[in-house]
Amino acid sequence: MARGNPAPGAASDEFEPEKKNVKELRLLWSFLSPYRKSIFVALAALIVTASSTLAIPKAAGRIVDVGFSDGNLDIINVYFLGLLGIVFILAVATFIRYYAVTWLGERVVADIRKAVYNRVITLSPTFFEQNRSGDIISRLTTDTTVIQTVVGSSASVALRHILTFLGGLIIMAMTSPKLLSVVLVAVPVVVFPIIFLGRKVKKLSKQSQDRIADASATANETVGAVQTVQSYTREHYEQSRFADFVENAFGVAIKRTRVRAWLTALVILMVFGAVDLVLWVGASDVASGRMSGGDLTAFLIYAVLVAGAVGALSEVYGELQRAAGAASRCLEIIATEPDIRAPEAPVPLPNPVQGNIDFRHVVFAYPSQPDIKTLDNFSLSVSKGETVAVVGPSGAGKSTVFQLLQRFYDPLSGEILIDGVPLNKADPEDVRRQMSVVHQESVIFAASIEENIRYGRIDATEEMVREAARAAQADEFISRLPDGMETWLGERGTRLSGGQKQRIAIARAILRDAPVLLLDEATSALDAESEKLVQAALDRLMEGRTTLVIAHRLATVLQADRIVVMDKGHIVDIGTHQELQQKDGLYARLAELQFADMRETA
Ligand SMILES: Nc1ncnc2c1ncn2[C@@H]1O[C@H](COP(=O)(O)OP(=O)(O)OP(=O)(O)O)[C@@H](O)[C@H]1O
Repeated sequence: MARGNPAPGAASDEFEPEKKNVKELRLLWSFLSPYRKSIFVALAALIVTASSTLAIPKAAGRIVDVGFSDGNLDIINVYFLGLLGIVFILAVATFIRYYAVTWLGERVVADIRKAVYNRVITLSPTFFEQNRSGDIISRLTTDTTVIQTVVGSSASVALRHILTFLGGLIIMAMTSPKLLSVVLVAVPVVVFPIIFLGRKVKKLSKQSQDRIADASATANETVGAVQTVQSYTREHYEQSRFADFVENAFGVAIKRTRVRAWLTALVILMVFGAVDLVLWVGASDVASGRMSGGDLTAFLIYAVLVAGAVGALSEVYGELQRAAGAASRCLEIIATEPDIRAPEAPVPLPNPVQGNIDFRHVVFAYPSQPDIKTLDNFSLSVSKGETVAVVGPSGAGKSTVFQLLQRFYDPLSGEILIDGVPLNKADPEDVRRQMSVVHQESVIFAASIEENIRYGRIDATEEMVREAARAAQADEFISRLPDGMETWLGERGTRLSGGQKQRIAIARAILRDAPVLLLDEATSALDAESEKLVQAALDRLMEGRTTLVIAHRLATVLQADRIVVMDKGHIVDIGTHQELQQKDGLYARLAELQFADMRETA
């Protein structure tokens, strides 16, 4: 099958977070809103911590003015005890705030991960042609982690600093309006560069995430096909390709870091410069008796708190923006509707389904190549229980017929019916439930043999799984494995031979027990013994089912009730092996080439 190969970062570049800001917030809110109680607890704790923090300088100022000047030990004791009380409240509230906020972050991200995965797993093949799997996975991992940081910490840090900032300003105004006016002149000077550089950080963060996604997508692909890479001795090529991606990511990350470093340095310079100015003016006021030493002390601590809050806000601002980008990437997946959906009122398939299949004048082009008609006026009726072998040169459209029958795509025109019900009127799940598919490359999951077979039918009893393995001629080799059915198969079943994998896949299809069987015969040659076992397993699988088989073996075409010969999306001939062989057309030529075992058997 042809695969799209989008340019690096292409998939995610389409979605500019700037334009989706409002939606992004809505997305997060829809995930936060079920946890209103926790939000309330976190907010309450946050307000308590901010107020206690703000009370400390005031108390310190009072100690300076009252305690020191009178030299009264009792007053000192009361104030310090009071201070201890405030610190205690601060500690308890901080505990609650930290716990509640982190819990929220973890909870929301768990929910977002599930929502993204739940959507991804239902999307149509077109989506996966347009988005690389590495990019999709990075939304599940990297992007959700960024969101977690924000919900589970940055947002509360930001809120805490905003409260400190506002509360601090109010108390400062009450303490010394003159000194505050000095501070206020400094604020815009501090804030504008923050906003400007903050925007730049956001843009670079998005780019940086995309570049990392490029690198991991490449690694994902090549590690998955490491043997092919090594067979073609392309290690150096892949190394340098990967290095390019990584260096690219590094370059963008460093650019981002540079801007952030500027941002932080600028904030420090502005804020502490302003504090210095305030101290200067304040010290003159105390010296001339216009202000008490305690008030200046308190004011200064507030100024430091407010300055710290502004500085921290600028740090967090970048993070919030990064999360906005991440949220939009997650939202984008959650909002993607599968191309293939059940109609509002799906027509139920008969119960039980007989397995009559009808292709009527089907015209189809893949969405990525709308001008090329992969199937052109394709008509074929297959009756219940019939075995039809489909043969044709590579690219004739054989696999496409299977794709359409499982309704992974809809035809441009014409229709496909199962037991008289048009596929697009039925629920795709209902349609697919009637089919067992055995792929050319057996799909083996990193799980036990038992679980791999059970994938065909999750609720099967142990006995049913064993029976399916027996019917698929797999029981013997399984019993020879050290852990039998419980044997753990590595990723992609690398521990099994080709024939063994095929028999596991066949056992899975047998267990599924669907009325329609779609079989894409493996082209890879097996040794005679395995071939015999696989054939016996297939015979058992085809029994009593409507079978469409993309045939690569002579035994299969000989057994088929009819052979459909396809070329360039058309049916060019239909008949039995003998009939077609005599015509000396495309089939005879194909048979000569494809069925290597022909001369020996026929
Ligand atoms: N997802 C896709 N997007 C775009 N074009 C595709 C896609 N899958 C297949 N095609 C194209 O459609 C045509 C038919 O492909 P199909 O896989 O059905 O052929 P086939 O007869 O099964 O070939 P083979 O025996 O090599 O598997 C080919 O030209 C192929 O390049």
